[in-house]
Amino acid sequence: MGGSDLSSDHVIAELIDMGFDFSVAIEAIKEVGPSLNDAVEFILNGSRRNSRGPLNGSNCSTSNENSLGKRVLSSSRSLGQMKQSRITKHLQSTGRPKRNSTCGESDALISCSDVLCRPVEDQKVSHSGMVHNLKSVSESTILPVYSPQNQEIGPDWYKKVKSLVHKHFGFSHLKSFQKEALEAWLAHQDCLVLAATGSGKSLCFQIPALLTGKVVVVISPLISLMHDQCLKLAKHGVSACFLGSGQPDSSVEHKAMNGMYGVIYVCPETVLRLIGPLQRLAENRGIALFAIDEVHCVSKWGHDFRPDYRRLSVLRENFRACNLKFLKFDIPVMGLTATATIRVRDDILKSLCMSNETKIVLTSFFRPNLRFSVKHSRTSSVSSYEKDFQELIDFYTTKKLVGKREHHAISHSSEDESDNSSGSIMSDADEMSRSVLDNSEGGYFDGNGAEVSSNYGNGSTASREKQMSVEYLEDELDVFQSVDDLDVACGEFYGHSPAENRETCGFSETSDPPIIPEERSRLLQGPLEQGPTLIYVPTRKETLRLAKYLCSFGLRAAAYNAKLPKSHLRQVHQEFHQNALEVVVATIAFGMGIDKSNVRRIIHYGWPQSLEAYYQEAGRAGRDGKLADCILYANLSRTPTLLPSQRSEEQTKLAYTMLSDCFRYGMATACCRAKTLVEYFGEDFSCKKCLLCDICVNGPPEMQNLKVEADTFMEVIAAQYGQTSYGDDSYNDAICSGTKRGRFVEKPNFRMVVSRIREQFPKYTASDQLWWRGLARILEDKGYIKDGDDMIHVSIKFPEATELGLKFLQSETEKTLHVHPEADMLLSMRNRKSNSTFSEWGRGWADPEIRRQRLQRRKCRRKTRKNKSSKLPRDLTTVRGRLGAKLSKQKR
Ligand SMILES: Nc1ncnc2c1ncn2[C@@H]1O[C@H](COP(=O)(O)OP(=O)(O)OP(=O)(O)O)[C@@H](O)[C@H]1O
Ligand SMILES: [Mg+2]
Repeated sequence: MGGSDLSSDHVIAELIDMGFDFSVAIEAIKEVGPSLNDAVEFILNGSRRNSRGPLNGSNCSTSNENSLGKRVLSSSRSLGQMKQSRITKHLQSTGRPKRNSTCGESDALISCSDVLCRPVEDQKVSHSGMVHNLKSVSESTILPVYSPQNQEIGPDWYKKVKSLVHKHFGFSHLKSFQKEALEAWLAHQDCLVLAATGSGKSLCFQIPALLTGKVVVVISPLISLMHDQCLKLAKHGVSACFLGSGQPDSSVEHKAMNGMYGVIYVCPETVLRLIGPLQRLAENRGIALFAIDEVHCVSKWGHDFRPDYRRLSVLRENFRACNLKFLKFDIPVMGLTATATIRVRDDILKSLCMSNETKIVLTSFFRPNLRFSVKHSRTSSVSSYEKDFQELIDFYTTKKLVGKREHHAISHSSEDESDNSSGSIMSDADEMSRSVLDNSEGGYFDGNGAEVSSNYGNGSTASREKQMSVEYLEDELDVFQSVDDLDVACGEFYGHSPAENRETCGFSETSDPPIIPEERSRLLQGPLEQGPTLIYVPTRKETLRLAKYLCSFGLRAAAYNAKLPKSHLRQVHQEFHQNALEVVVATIAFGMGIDKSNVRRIIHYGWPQSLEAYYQEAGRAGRDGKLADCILYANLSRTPTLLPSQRSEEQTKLAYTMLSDCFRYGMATACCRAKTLVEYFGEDFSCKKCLLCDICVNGPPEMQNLKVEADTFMEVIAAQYGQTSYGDDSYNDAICSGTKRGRFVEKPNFRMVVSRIREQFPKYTASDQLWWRGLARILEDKGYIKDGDDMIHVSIKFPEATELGLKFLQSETEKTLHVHPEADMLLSMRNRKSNSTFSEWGRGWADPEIRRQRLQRRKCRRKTRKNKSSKLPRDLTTVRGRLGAKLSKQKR
C-alpha cells in the first residue's frame, strides 16, 4: 500500500470518526485528495449545492463540480486534531452565515445536516423492530450512530457490544448490571436500573444507540447534566444533542427530529411537546429506547417541582405497537437512578405506567471508597469557616508551596476532560482572575478574596453588580437548573475519534469489586490524593460568601448557583472539568449525574434536605474508585428546618419525613454511616461495616443505662396526658405536685416537658434541652413515645407515651435501658461534663452558692458595661444614642 493510500485511509477514518458517512468520505477523498480540511469543506459545500437530496448509503453521491472552487479552507491550514464538535465553530469563524432552522437551506451547516440526515427509504424495519442495514459494514469502520448502516443484532450481540464499547469508550467488558439492562432492552422489556452513583448507568442507554443506529431519547432533569453527557459522547465518537427551551439554535431540534443525532437529550417539558415529531422519528430512523435518567425525580420532587416528570407516562402510552402500526414492539422505557427508596421505586413504576413485565436491575448502592463522617459546626456563621476550613485551606495552600511543578500537576492530572480548543488551562489564581476579567461576567474572586471588580465595579455594569451582590440573592433553597437557567452551548455534539480518549476507571469492569473489608481498609487508608473539592451549601448567598472566603486564602474557588450568570456557570463547569478549580461551592444546582473522576472531597456545609439528595451529591466523589471524603458539617444543636419551596400538604409531610431521616443520620453514633445510607434505600448491607466512616473508625460511644432518665421523661408526659393510671395515686400526686391538675389542657410540647422535669426533679434543674431531645429520639425510635399531633416533625414536638411506652414504664423486667448516647447528647455532655451522671445538674440556679456567685458576676458585668458606655460619646444620629444622651442629662 502506497503512502498516499495510507494517508487517504487516515483521512477517511478521521471523517468517519467525525460522523460522516463512509461513502461520503470516499467520494470526498476521490475529489480532493487526502486532505482532511479539503474533504470536510468539500462535503459541506458539496452537499449544500447538491440538489439531489440527502446523501446516504449506496445512493449517495457527492460529486459536485463547484465544490473545489468553493474551498474556503486552505489546505495548508491544517485542522490537525480538529474534532467534529468544533466544525461548527470553525465554520462560524470563517465568516459563514449562521445556521438556519430549515433543513436544506443554502447554509454550510444545514448542508452538513443534509449529509447527515438519514433518508427513511433506506431503512427497513425488521420483524424485531430493529432497523437493518442495506449495506454491510465491517467492524473496523463502525459508524457513528447516525449512519444508516445498522448492524444486525444477532445471538452474538454481546460480542458486538463489547467491540463497540471497546472502540468507543475503551472498556473491555460491560459490568454485569449493564449487561442485564441490555438484555432487557433486547427483549423489548421496560427496565428500571437501580445502581450506585458512578457505576456506569449511562452506558446502558448509550449502547442501544451504538448498536442499532436508531435514536435513543434520554430524558434528563438538568441542562448541565445533558451538556456534560453530550460532551462526553462527542469525545467518544457518538453524536448527541440536547433540546429544550434553553437551546438557542432552533435548527438542532429540527435536525434531531430528522434523525441526525444518535442520542437526543431532552428535558421532560420538551419531550412532552415533541410527541408528534418523535412518532415520526420512530417511523423513520427509528427510536431504540426512551431512557429516563435520574428517574427518582418522578417521585422525589413530584408534582411540586418537576410535574412534567410525572407526565412522562405519555411515552409509554404513545409508543406502543398497538397504537403505531409501524412498530412491532413497544419502544422500551428504561428508568435509571442511584437514589430510589423502595417506596420511590413503586411510585416510579406506577407513575410512568411501565409494563408489568418491567425488569428491575438492582445493584448495591454501596460505594466502598467513600469515607463518610459528620462533624458539628454552627455552619451559618462566617466565624465557623475558620475552624471548619482550615484543613482544606492548608491542603491546597501547602500543595502550592511545593512549587510550580505541583501547580502543573493539578492542571494535567490524570483526568483532563477538557476540549483542547476550549482554552488553556490556568495554573494559578492570578491566571484565573485574569480569565475572569476577560469573561466579563463572574462570581469569581481574586486571590485576595475581593470580587473581581471590573466585572461589577463600573457604572455600566451596575445592574449586574446588584444582581451579583450577596444581598440581592435569594436566601432560599436553590432550584434545579431548568433549561432556562443555563444555555450552556448550542447543544450539538458530533462524535470524534474516541481513540485518544481512552479512560480507565477504578471500578471493576464486570461487576462491583468483591469487598474484602481488611484489604479495602488497607488500600483506602492514608491521605487523600489530589483532586478538587465540592462544597454544598443550602443557600445561594452562602455559595458566594464561602467561595469568597476560600479565595481570600489563595484557593482557586468559585461559586455556583442557578441564579448566577449563565456564562459564569458555563465557565465554572468547564474549569471544574479542566482541574483549573480547586473548590466549587454550590447549591443543589450542581451535582446530579456530574461525572468527574477525581473529586476527592464532598463537603456538605449545613443539613441536606434529604438523604437521597445527600447520597446523590456525595456520589460525585471518588468516581475513580480511590479514597474520597464525604463530610457533613451540621449544627447538631439545632433541629434542621425545611428550606422554602412550593409544596403541597402531602409533599410537606414527605419533606419533613426526609429531613427527619437526615437529622437522624447526623445524630447516629453507633451504626456505620454507609450501612445507614444503603439501608435507607432498602438494601440489606451485607458488609455490616464500611470500616472507613467516622463511626467505624472511632467506634460508638460507651453505652449508658438511661432507664432512670427515661422513666422520668415518660412519667412526666404520662402524667400530663392523664395516662398515669398505673401505679398508686401517691405516685401520680408526686409527679403532678407543684402544678395544678388540669393546667395542661393543651398538648404539652417538648420544651414544656423539659421545664416540668427541671421544676419537679431538682437533680435535673440545670439539665440541657439538647440532652433530653436526644433521649426523646431514642424513646421514639423504640416506639415508647410518639408525636401527639398529626403533623410530622423533624424532632418530636408533642411527646406522648405509647402503649408500649407505658408498658415499659410499668415493666418489672425492663429495669435497664442501655443505649449509645446520640450526637446531640454527647455534645451536651461535652459542654457540661457531668451531665451523663446528672450528679451536678442540681448545682445550677437551684444551688444557693452557685446562684450567689452568678448574680455577683452578672452585677460586675453590668457595672463594667455601664462604665464603658458612659465614657463613649453619644451618637446623636441614632434614636438609641439620642435617648441615651437625654437620660444621662436628666440623671445629672
Ligand atoms: N463497563 C465499564 N467499565 C469501566 N468503566 C465504566 C464502565 N461503564 C461506565 N464506566 C465508567 O463509569 C463512570 C461513571 O459513569 P456514569 O456517569 O454513567 O455513572 P452513573 O451510574 O450514571 O452515575 P450517577 O448516578 O452519579 O449519574 C464513567 O466515567 C465511565 O467511564
Ligand atoms: Mg448518571
